[in-house]
Amino acid sequence: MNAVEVENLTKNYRGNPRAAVDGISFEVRHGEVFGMLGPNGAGKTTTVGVLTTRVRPSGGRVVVEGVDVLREPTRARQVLAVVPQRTNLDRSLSIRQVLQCHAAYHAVPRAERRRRADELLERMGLADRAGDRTDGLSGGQAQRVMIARALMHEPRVLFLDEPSGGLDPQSRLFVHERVAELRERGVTVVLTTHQMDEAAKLCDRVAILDHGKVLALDTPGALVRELPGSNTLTLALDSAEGAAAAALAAVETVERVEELPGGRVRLYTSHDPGEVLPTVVKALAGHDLTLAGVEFARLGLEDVFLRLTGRELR
Ligand SMILES: Nc1ncnc2c1ncn2[C@@H]1O[C@H](COP(=O)(O)OP(=O)(O)OP(=O)(O)O)[C@@H](O)[C@H]1O
Repeated sequence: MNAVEVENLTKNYRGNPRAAVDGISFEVRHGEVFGMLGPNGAGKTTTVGVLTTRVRPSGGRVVVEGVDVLREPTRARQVLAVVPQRTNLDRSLSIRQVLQCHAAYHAVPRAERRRRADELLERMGLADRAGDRTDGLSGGQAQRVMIARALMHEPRVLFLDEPSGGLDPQSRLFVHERVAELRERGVTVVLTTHQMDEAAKLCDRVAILDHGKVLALDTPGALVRELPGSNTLTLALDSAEGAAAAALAAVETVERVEELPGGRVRLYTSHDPGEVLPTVVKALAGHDLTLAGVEFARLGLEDVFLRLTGRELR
């Protein structure tokens, strides 16, 4: 059994002829950090909404920790938790009260509520603010309170919607460390994000969604490796000469040549760039230019994302 199983999930909103989610299937394994990436309107929020009992699907089946979410939403809410993108804390309560009320709702006994609140306040760097009301918190602090609240009933799957949207680098790093810690503790984490570096850093596997469909699903490394020409060599040439680009394009191991400003040329290759370089140097011989520098790089998840979903604004 997986932590999350989604089978042929479909959602059509009334008045919207296009399916928000169009028959998707995927699994999230126990204990992994799973990322859902996609442009605005791709269907991520709707999918997470169904998984967390907040959106009624038009068709399909979703199971979280063995619980059929549509048939047993109350049981499902015991095994999962959601941290929304926007703050939804009760402004009249203190931080400690927020945590304890949430645990009381989930029928956690009183002494255990107190113990868990103390532990989570400490872990989330909120111990000295426990008595403060939530209406005066910064975005980063509110986010930490929402994560602590979500963990009060010890969910086995945690859904994080844009966990570091709008946070400063320190808060972002803090959230990343807590996600890594949850993974160590065996909690399954499903996160949606627009930040490719975050996904590449935190996620064991990612699904890239667009127009309600899963376009790709794999580890970030594998997705990048599958991209044709995923290694680049950027050559600094001391004089720009179109003929050089033509000569370089003829090199068998070079898949694409891109001319950049300032006499630089970028070569894309699926081969080891160290092996490609001697052939490149050879191809340049006979042209009236010298190679002033070479930079090796590897394409990233963002390149995979743009290749799959296009460059147009949504
Ligand atoms: N309540 C609703 N009524 C009608 N259409 C909706 C509703 N909610 C979402 N949609 C539509 O469903 C599609 C998927 O939206 P969804 O919010 O799931 O995408 P998303 O990937 O989460 O986008 P974002 O990154 O902007 O949060 C979009 O075309 C959106 O306009």
